Amino acid sequence: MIYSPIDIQEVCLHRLVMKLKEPFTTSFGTFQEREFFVIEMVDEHGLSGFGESVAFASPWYSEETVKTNEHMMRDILIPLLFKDPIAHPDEVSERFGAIRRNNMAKSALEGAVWDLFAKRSNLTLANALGGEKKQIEVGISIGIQSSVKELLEIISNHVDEGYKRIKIKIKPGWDYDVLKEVRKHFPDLDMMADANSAYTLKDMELLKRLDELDLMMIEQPLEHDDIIDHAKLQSQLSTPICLDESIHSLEDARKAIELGSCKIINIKIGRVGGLTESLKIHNYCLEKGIPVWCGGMLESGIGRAHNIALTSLSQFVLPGDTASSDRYWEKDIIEPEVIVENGIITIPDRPGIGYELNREVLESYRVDKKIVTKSNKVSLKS
Ligand SMILES: O=C(O)CCC(=O)c1ccccc1C(=O)O
Ligand SMILES: [Mg+2]
Repeated sequence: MIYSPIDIQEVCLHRLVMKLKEPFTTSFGTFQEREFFVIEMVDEHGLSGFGESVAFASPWYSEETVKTNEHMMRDILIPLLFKDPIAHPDEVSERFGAIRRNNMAKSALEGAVWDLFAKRSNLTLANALGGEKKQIEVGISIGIQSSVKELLEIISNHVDEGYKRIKIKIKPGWDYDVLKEVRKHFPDLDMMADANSAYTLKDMELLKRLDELDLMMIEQPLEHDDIIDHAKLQSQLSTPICLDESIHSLEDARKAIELGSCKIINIKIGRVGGLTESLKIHNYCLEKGIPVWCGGMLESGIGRAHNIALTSLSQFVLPGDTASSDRYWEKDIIEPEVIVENGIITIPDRPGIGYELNREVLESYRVDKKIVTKSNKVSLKS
């Protein structure tokens, strides 16, 4: 057990490119591969903590990219971490407070600090966050397919695997008729739709028809930065709206809930700037009786491990998008890989994120490595 503040010595940015087993299509584009950073943060005892930056190569989902993340981390955020030792990970978001947005860059570093903190405290990351579940239920997100027949086959396979709910990506032209067909084949399926901002209030009639299909929720139907039109839409729909892209902070969550823009919130650690902010949103939603679930960003095992730890908190009452490692990857970079059995992940009981980095596999995907050291920074200054 180490009680002294964390004195970060070095941060290594491993840039990886991992090919997806199959392309993943959303209303905003198709992913063939995943480019991202694994953050390795080394403390004064030589212990390593790990984080993952979830920004994509292109600014489709949000304005951040792999390159903006690299700039923000190297030139702005890491120097702030080197300034003084860190007694608790909550201090990281305070230290980053003067920097506007860039939530995914902030979150990647903060995640590594949380992992280090948990390891030094000899706690699982889940316990360090206050989570008490031993197991979590998960669902799976299915991209837009080229035919309904293919979609039905894919759903059927994932239902057989035991996933607790199926999320279907929709866009104009791939929505009501497709979902209706799915409902016909799977009358009792816990299913939901994610539009990734593909609609506007002009589509009100179509969106209202989705009420017939007994969806658990519809995720982010309208603009990525909207909470006003979503409130108008929610007042017309019986299906709960879940916000994803529109929520970047506790304040956003508060406003959306007060306005009636949504009845459910998808928490993505990267989108809201880290685990500390995720906890704040979680606690607020618990108080307000708003169900939350943990979203996904096509993460490698490191990001999955963080999602799993967060989902151990009590208000994560709906299955999230943290599917097994082999849902996207031929070989994941952690050991053991994330395994989903009958829709359930058992939270690892080792300290920190609870999974080991597989360095051999990491290196096989690595296209660049940048090390930022505390002493370097000092020597540059002198
Ligand atoms: O399986 C996952 O990691 C989540 C897949 C997913 O739905 C998604 C993937 C990429 C970008 C945005 C989203 C989303 O939740 O909107
Ligand atoms: Mg979404």
